[in-house]
Amino acid sequence: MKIVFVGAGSMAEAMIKGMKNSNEFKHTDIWVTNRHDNVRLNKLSENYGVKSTYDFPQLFDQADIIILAVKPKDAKEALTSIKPFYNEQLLISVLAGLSISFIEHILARGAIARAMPNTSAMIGESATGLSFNSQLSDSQKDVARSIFSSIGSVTYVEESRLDLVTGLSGSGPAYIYYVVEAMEKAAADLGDDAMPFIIQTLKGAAHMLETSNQSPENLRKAITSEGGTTEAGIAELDCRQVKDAFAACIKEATDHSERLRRQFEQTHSS
Ligand SMILES: NC(=O)C1=CN([C@@H]2O[C@H](COP(=O)(O)OP(=O)(O)OC[C@H]3O[C@@H](n4cnc5c(N)ncnc54)[C@H](O)[C@@H]3O)[C@@H](O)[C@H]2O)C=CC1
Ligand SMILES: O=C(O)[C@@H]1CCC=N1
Repeated sequence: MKIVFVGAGSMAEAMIKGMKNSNEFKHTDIWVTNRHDNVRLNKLSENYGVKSTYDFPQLFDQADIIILAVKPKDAKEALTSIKPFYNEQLLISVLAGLSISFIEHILARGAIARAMPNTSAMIGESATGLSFNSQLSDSQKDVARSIFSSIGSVTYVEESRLDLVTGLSGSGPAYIYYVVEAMEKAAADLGDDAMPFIIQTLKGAAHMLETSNQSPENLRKAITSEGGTTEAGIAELDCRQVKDAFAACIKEATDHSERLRRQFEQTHSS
């Protein structure tokens, strides 16, 4: 099955690495192109054994799946360059803020899926939201699911929910890294010893959330002794309205995904 990535940046690399490591896809079936950075393409070929070219007839010849992984600002140009070679095969876009209807508008036909993965795809731990238009066959839906299940979890969502998935889990790893940066800074006195404590604490908490059948609230309460250290620490978070800050963060990222789509569609509607 020939899979072509149009766009060879962070997200394409995370997916390629995850797909290769899953052993569900042959690296020799994966092709990749970008705008004009041959050094980058050679590096991806060396690291993951994928094929690369700027020769579009060769790139799209017998392609079963096209994965669009460019920045939204480059989407119209990329889709326009794909169009002459597009043969109604499955096209999967991973772009934030680019609707299926816009892609349909440019390509005028075809089976279009939209996915919102995250960069933890690189280690097979993405949380991906996936939507389809009405043109996908059952086998195309299965193959789209299998691409994203090879790089983590995949959940079908209505396209209208993808802005929220983008604000929650597409951007989500960055929020966690932000919290880790803050924890590391706060524990600077531990020097190089701080990070192993933080990483194992995150891993343990994530594993407890996944396996314990307990709500996060109950898990938190189980740590919080009356008059104890956790109570004292959480009181500082409450006092600084950290829960409200997270709610605002996710709402703003979600709203921004929607804004990007509207701006994009206004700019490129002709
Ligand atoms: N980085 C992330 O954490 C996530 C990114 N995304 C989405 O993935 C998309 C790509 O993001 P990144 O990989 O971070 O961007 P990036 O900037 O690292 O890579 C973009 C790639 O597109 C290529 N490109 C630009 N114009 C092109 C054209 N006309 N034809 C072919 N290739 C072209 C560039 O050369 C580059 O290889 C974005 O739309 C973003 O919304 C989705 C989920 C998470
Ligand atoms: O920041 C962004 O726009 C992209 C989409 C989700 C993660 N990164």
